[in-house]
Amino acid sequence: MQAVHFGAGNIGRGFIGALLYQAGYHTTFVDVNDAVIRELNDRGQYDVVLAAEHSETLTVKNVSGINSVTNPDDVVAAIAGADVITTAVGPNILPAISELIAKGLRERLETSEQPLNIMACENMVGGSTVLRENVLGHLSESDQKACADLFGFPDAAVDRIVPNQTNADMLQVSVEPYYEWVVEQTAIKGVKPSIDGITYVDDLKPYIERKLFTVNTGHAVTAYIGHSMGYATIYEAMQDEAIQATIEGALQESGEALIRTYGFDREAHQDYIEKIIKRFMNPHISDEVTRVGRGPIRKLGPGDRLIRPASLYIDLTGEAPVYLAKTIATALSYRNEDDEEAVKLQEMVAEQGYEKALQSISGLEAGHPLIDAVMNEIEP
Ligand SMILES: NC(=O)C1=CN([C@@H]2O[C@H](COP(=O)(O)OP(=O)(O)OC[C@H]3O[C@@H](n4cnc5c(N)ncnc54)[C@H](O)[C@@H]3O)[C@@H](O)[C@H]2O)C=CC1
Ligand SMILES: O=P(O)(O)OC[C@H]1O[C@](O)(CO)[C@@H](O)[C@@H]1O
Repeated sequence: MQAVHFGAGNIGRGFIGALLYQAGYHTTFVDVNDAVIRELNDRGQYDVVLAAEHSETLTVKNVSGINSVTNPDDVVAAIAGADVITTAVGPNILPAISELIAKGLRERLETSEQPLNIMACENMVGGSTVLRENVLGHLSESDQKACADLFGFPDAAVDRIVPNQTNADMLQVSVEPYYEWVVEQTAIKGVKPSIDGITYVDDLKPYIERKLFTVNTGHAVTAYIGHSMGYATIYEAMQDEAIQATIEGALQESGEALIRTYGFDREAHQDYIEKIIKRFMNPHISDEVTRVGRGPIRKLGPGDRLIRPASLYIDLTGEAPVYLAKTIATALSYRNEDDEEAVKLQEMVAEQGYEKALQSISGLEAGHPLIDAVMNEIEP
């Protein structure tokens, strides 16, 4: 069985690639990083190390790579013959890979009648749906119709902390032992890919929002508040009791919004929160706050981990969140010269002021109670 995976980075190699191998697939990684692609082709395998007290190593075999910049035709051929396609490139990159995927699917229409599923494994709500819209935009009306019949784009939620890392072996990747991969089965075309570790569900929304507004919200709190207090890693920031209290407070607020929206059991949700906080404290992982805080404009977007739970909290309780507002205020001041979005954010703040910058990034209208709560944190 053949898998084509876009993005041979941390999640690509450390999570999706590992599960595809264990499910019996040969995985062709597609990436723009030539050094990684060469190494994958030279060695045909790499190691995934579990970051735990008793660490274990899984050697992922049956892998190869294609550089999509220098060999786009090979990517098209690989898609034409694939049994499943996955991506982990980052939400902002999905539009950039959509044209090549469209070409591959068009080629496939000429040579096969086999259904195919394309799963975007990104930290966002509706990632595969966004990819699908972008792919269809590159196809003629008749190809769009044929593609809609044969090709599924089931949305997915993926959860595994894989920090940035520099290892002597450039392909080796160290990952936390925990993982969760949930896929919306109602959008599958043909037979569901049989991959141990995937949980198929009918409605993904509660799963992706629970994950994004707990794991990623809590991580964003740690990253932005931790960075503002001078901590370099999530582990260091998590030792600070004031930060722990802010995370706990923010996750109670997002938890309230989630419980009231989806009817999650209160006790079970509290257990989920506690498990996640323990994961952030894993001493075997060194995760930079700048990785977790990367892309602050995306992270302050309307549907993302800070604005959406905070505005849901207001809608459902009638009160303004305290801890989420504090985190949004801190995120607005996030400075990192190596992060394009952080630079752009500070330019926006300098030109428009905090309030207008927040409005335009978050999509909240002027006078929204969340804007007031955040501004109250910035200028009490
Ligand atoms: N690292 C983590 O702990 C987690 C990450 N995610 C999500 O997974 C996705 C990937 O994240 P990471 O693996 O951490 O990032 P990463 O930066 O390690 O990997 C992204 C890979 O995509 C490649 N890429 C960039 N442009 C490309 C293009 N046009 N075509 C093909 N490949 C391209 C990069 O060269 C890189 O190898 C993101 O959406 C992230 O939110 C989700 C859960 C956990
Ligand atoms: O990958 P993003 O969306 O930039 O955000 C980083 C977040 O994603 C994760 O990598 C995995 O869920 C977390 O470690 C962190 O909360």
